[in-house]
Amino acid sequence: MKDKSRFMSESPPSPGKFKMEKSYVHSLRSRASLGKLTLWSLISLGAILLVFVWSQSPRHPGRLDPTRHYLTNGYAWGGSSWERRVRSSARARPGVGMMTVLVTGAAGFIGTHVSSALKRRGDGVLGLDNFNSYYDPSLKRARQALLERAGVFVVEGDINDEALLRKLFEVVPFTHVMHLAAQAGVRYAMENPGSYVHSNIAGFVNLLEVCKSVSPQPSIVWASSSSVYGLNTKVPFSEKDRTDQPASLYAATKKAGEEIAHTYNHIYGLSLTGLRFFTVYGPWGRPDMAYFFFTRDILKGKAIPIFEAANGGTVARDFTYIDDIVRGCVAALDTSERSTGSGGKKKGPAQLRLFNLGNTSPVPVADLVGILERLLKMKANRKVMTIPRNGDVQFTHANVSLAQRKLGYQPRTDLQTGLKKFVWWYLRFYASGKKSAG
Ligand SMILES: O=C(O)[C@H]1O[C@H](OP(=O)(O)OP(=O)(O)OC[C@H]2O[C@@H](n3ccc(=O)[nH]c3=O)[C@H](O)[C@@H]2O)[C@H](O)[C@@H](O)[C@H]1O
Repeated sequence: MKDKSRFMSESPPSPGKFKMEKSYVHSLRSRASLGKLTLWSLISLGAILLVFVWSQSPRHPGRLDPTRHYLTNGYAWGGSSWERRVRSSARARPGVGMMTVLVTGAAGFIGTHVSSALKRRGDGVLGLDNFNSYYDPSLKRARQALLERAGVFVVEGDINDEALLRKLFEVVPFTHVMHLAAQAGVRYAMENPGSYVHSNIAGFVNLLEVCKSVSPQPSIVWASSSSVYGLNTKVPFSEKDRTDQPASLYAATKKAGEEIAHTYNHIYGLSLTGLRFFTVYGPWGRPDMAYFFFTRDILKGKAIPIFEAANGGTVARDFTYIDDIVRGCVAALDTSERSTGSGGKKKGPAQLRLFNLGNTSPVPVADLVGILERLLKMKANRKVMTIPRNGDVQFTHANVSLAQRKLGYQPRTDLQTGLKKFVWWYLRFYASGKKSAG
């Protein structure tokens, strides 16, 4: 039995040996060609799959869906399933939600927090963001994922894309726009001035053009900045103080935004509320801001440049915690009155407001570093230097009494408490080692 089985499996019997060998060789050949055939089939199947996946990609210009728009930078929007997502995200929870809000800059720091807060309480929210690479877009993608889990769809597109904005208003009659998309950062304005004009002026005007022409017109709340106080030395800064001495192009574009808002309110009856944010910080923050990259660099043992005024004076900021800012934004939306125009024509006077949203207690930058050292349990490698001529101002300090009266705004978080929450988030977010803070 043993021999027979060996024979059957390994060598042909001696009688009829030739015949047996031929069929054995034949069987080997057919096995080989079957193998080749399988291999080629797999290769062909793989190629077909690749072509299919590529053709379905939004970046593939030849995809045959005439209702979708393909832009050179790779965005795609439109089509029935896209519209369904837009509608569903913007639907307020029945019986609870009051507003249908388009949040521009939704994958940004403040945009993410405001979008989540609105969605949580039942309002309909649709995000819009161009995911530009001013800072690490993977952080924006992580915020987008957070929003997706909360039920907020973030449309990928630019506020300068008029056709997209019109489409969004055609699909959803937004009652409110929370306009937070902007080119942020004071110092970067010297490197890339055009990006500030593009987003903060051209983009804002494009948005207002669309808002003024739709019916019903939405009410708009938008992000101005503490930087509009510029070289103003009267403290604390009040909304009544002069704002005609911007120290940076960033500040100048935000100030221009305030004047542009006035014009659209005056001519078209758009309800507009500008919020002057004071150095907002917290979890999911912006890596270009000092508290964020100081944390990263303290952990890396890198030098921390701490600015001081030319006369050795203290440089300080009215650092404001994100949760306080979110409450201010939501209150601004809740108290905003309806726009009065329709079809591009004003029907009566409309609301026009400006508010400081700050913390009301400035902290020297050196003290910020001290708090971070304690929280991180590491000494910073401090390099004190004279503030470069890069648009930074020496001091900010908000008077928030107007926001207190009209919005019920009351900042609750001191810098120590807020930074503790930021550091906790930072260490967890970057803990895996897979993500890098740059
Ligand atoms: O309120 C605003 O409207 C703006 O706030 C924020 O600007 P700033 O207040 O300038 O914040 P941020 O850069 O974090 O510098 C903080 C402090 O660190 C000092 N600073 C900065 C860098 C450095 O290397 N060293 C240093 O001492 C620096 O001199 C400053 O005193 C937003 O970025 C901006 O988009 C806008 O929203």
